[in-house]
This record gives sequence, C-alpha cells and structure tokens, in this order.
Amino acid sequence: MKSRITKKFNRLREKDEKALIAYITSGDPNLDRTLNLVLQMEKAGADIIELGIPYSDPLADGPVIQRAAQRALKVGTNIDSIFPMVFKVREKTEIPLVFLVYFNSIYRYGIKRFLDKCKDSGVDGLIIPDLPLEERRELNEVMKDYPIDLIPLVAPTSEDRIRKIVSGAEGFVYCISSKGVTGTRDSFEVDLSNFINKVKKHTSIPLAIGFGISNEETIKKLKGLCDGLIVGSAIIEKVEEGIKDDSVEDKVFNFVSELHEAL
Ligand SMILES: O=P(O)(O)OC[C@@H](O)[C@@H](O)c1c[nH]c2ccccc12
Repeated sequence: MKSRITKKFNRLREKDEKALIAYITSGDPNLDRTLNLVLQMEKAGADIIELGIPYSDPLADGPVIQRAAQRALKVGTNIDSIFPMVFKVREKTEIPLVFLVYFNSIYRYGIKRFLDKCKDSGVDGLIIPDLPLEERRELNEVMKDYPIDLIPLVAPTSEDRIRKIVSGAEGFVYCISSKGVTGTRDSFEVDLSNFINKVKKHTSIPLAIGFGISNEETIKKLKGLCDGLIVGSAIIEKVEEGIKDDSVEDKVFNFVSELHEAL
C-alpha cells in the first residue's frame, strides 16, 4: 500500500505543485500547542509535517532548534507524551506526519515498541539524522513489516556514497543544501543543481531540499530543482516571537501562508 507521503507527492505532481514541508519541535512550547500548530500549518498550506522529538544532545541542530528542544524538555515532553498528541492530530487530519528523531532516542525506547506506537498513532515516516548507513540497512529490514517510510538524509558527497544512501529510500529523499547544522543562512556553498542532479541519477522517488531555507526568495530560487522544500528554524523563530505575546499559532500561520504562496 502506498504511504500517505507517496500519495501526497503524487497528487502534487499531477497539479505540477511542490510540497511545503514544515518542521516544528514537539512540545515547544507545550504539546497542546504542537497540536494546534500542526492544524494551523496545514490550514496555511503545509503539505507534510515534520515533528521533532526533543533530545538533549542534538548534534545536527543549530541554536534555534536546540532552544526549541530545551523548551520542550523543560515542560517534560518525552516520547510517551508525544504519541498521544500524534494520535489526537490523526483524529483530525490525514496530513502526512514524519518524525525527526535521533536514533539514540529510538534505541533507548526500544525499536519495536517505538515502531508499533508510530504505526498505531499514524506516523508515516522517520528521519533519523544520526543513523549510519550500515545500521540503516538493519532498521530497513525491521521496518519492512511496518507502513512507515525510512527517509534518508543525503548531503553533498561522492556519487558513490549518494548512490548507496538513496538505494531503497522510501517516501522522499532529504537533500541537505549545505554543510553544517540546521539554521537560516544567507547563501548556499555548494552548487546545488549539480548535487541534486547527482541524486536524481540514482533514485526516482521525490527529492526535498532542507537546511537554511527561511524566506520566499530562497523558495523561489530552489523550487525548480526538486519536489519539496523543508523549513524548520525560520518557523521556530516565529514560535519564539509568538511565545512573547501569546500569539504562537497566529505568527506561525501567517508565516507558513507566506511560504506557501511563494511555492
Ligand atoms: O532549520 P532549517 O535550516 O530550516 O532546516 C530544516 C530542519 O530544521 C529540520 O528538517 C531538522 C530539524 N532537526 C534536524 C536534524 C537533522 C536534519 C534535519 C533537521
């Protein structure tokens, strides 16, 4: 059976549209707010939601997302409290949901237990930034029995490594625009179209670009290259602004609407 993610990309392709993939950290500033934010972002035009599971040692995350994780952890957010929130989201919408989760969190929770709960609560995909290629194969084997896509992250690297990383990819391939950690940037170091073309040579599933996309200008520049664009830190910055005057949902709704229009 095709996943919600695949169906979404297929539907967008028919309309010649690109996916807007919006990231927030679960529990920032609390889980009730996360539920509201998912629904507001969908209303504003987000096509896929990436939900971060806050982690104390997030090596791929820049300062903005680290702050979000700290806020979430401070109010006691953990995997066990996130699943009921996801369940509530699923009662209200069919929007594809992807967890951004560090492998250590899954491992400590218990891999099968984690996957079972993902399945029961309606999680469609996993992005695991610290999962090495070798262990990905093992996890892939276990996940064959689950309707959950394992979405690989690929950074500009040798073509041979790109080929290995994207082989067996499901849902979409997360193409990292530039080196370093998550967060807004002024420019992109690498020749992105060259990199994206290399990835395209080795897979036919949809490609989404993330890292450093924060405004309409960048969206317009990059949308022709791929099937979807991922925005994280720039949305979290709106959450932070909204925390100050209790307007988190409105600020995020307005910002995601702008991004959607640029797509
Ligand atoms: O924040 P940015 O630069 O917009 O990039 C998206 C990113 O935040 C999101 O996909 C993400 C959050 N944490 C991560 C860790 C690794 C890879 C990706 C991520």
